[in-house]
Amino acid sequence: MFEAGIYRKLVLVFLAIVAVVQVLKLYHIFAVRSQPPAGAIRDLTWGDINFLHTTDTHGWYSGHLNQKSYNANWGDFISFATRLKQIAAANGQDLLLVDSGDRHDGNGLSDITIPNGIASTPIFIQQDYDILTIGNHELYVWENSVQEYETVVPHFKEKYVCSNVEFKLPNGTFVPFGQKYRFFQTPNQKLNVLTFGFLFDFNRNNDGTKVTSIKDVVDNESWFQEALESHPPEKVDLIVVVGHVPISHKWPELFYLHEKLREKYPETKIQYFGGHSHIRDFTVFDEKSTALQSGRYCETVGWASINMKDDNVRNIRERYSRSYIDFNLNSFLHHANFTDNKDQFDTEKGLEVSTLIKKTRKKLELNRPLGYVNDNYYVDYVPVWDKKNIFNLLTTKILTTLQPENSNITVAEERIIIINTGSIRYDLYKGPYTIDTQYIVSPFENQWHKLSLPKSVAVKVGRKLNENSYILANTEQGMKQIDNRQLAPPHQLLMPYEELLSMEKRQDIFKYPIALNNDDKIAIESKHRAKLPKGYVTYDDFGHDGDDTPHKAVVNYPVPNVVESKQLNKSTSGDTIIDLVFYDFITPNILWALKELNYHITESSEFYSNQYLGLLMNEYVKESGI
Ligand SMILES: Nc1ccn([C@@H]2O[C@H](COP(=O)(O)O)[C@@H](O)[C@H]2O)c(=O)n1
Ligand SMILES: [Zn+2]
Ligand SMILES: [Zn+2]
Repeated sequence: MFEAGIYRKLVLVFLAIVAVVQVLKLYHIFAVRSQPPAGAIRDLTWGDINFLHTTDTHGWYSGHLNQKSYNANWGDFISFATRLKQIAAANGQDLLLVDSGDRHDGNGLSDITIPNGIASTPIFIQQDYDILTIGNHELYVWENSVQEYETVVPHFKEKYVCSNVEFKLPNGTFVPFGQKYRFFQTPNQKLNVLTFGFLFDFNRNNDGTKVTSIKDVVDNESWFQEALESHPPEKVDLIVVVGHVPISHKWPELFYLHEKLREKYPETKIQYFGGHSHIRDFTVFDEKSTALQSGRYCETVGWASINMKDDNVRNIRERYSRSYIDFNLNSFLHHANFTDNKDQFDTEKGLEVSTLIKKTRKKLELNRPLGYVNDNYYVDYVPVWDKKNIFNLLTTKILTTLQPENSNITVAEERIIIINTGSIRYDLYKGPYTIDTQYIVSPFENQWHKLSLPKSVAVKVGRKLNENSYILANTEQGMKQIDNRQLAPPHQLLMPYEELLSMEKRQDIFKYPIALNNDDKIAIESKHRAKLPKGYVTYDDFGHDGDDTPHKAVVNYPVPNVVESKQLNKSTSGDTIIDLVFYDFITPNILWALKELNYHITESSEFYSNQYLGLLMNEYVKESGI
């Protein structure tokens, strides 16, 4: 009896141990599985000279609060850059930080203040940039240009390089933002770098600023010729062009500049940095020149490196490298070699800036909920007609709530409201809707205008505007459609590098599918097995191994230039006069479309309402949730 009791107890203890071991095993398996797969992050390739590049940050300095892949904030980025500069110095290499502009419009932190940027600019300038330039979002509104001229330029001094945009002083003279060009030596290797900064041919700038096209500068401005003359090739190791210009092969501006630079510098290495079209991209200009574009909204830190030595024995892939670093702490720790001592990663300044961000967000009450979003609404992960598409939500539910505010106009029974899709900047995610959300989705405080038009004409305007691959030359709208490599399925883009070097053949990448080789198939299959996070899978001139974190590709559906909310009565005739309502920002496009449709308007558009999209969304979410 006694013995049997002990025996039973021993069995029970044994079973308990087995159970605990099993639980621990399961826990271990779970823990391991919930980590990114081992070796998931692709290492950076260092060269003699290395660059970290940002562009189109649009005020996202708090990081993406509800997206793990982009969870680092500006303070983390400052620590990261400092750690990489330390690595560079220790190895006798150089690391330069570059920014390509567009620092406003897209986030509560930058846009809730009047003027916008007052709270976010002091945060942005804490990063120790070596070269930076201006974007179009620093030029829409006069107050933003003043801020750039009076705060950002004096802070960075000669590091602010701007070759084709000028600021009007009170006495009427135009002066450059910063310097038109800069010649300097890198800190560690004393390499001689000649730098220019260019904005694309932008014409919606405020009257207190002037933009000269790249072509005009290169062809006609004497300072540019003099800059080249006074820096002969033998005295220049590297030319760096920081641009708020897309680097795509289909965007001619930088290629025009490149042709002119090559006339004077046939052998010099030239590195371009681009922006504006919000994509990850890397372009080979020629054997000794490449361009990097680093996405948008603090989702990406771009990396480029160049080997300056042994020039004749290296091919271009050995000379240049590029990476797109996901803007998250995991990636930063990995590349800075701090994964095993995370608690030592932050620098004092990095921590200070993180604290400043927290305090600023609190002061601005950016986290205060206004309502609740019950589902995700996407810009392009689903087609525009899908009920989870944000344009569908806006055109069917939110734009219908727009009320005219001008009592001096006649309001028709029927109307079409047109919005430029570029005015919607980001997905709307399930969860609390805060004032931050408003600026993230639609930051622009544009006015609504209206034209009275026969219905038969009004219904054709949207279609006309969408006929073009991008809205015509009189705005800068719609660049994203120009470069669709980011959207291409994997099988379209593998091509031996030699073939990429010929411009004619380069076009083939986009025209003809190319068979995957076995290694790629295996890589893609194993990615699927590993349940990778969804995100960017970038196809560029070097292939598709640039993203530091392998992602499961998301499908991006085409987005038209404009979408419409049609509030029409089927039984009225085409001659019925209706209201065509649109953002004043796209007035030139509307007028262009009407001209194309051979409709001559006799009156100019009238003010309709100040209730811009952000306000309409706020009201809607407060009333009923989305
Ligand atoms: N008042 C405004 C200003 C701009 N937009 C939209 O933004 C686009 C430009 O943004 P980037 O970041 O690409 O420079 C522009 O094409 C417009 O679509 C707007 O809607 N209202
Ligand atoms: Zn931008
Ligand atoms: Zn831009």
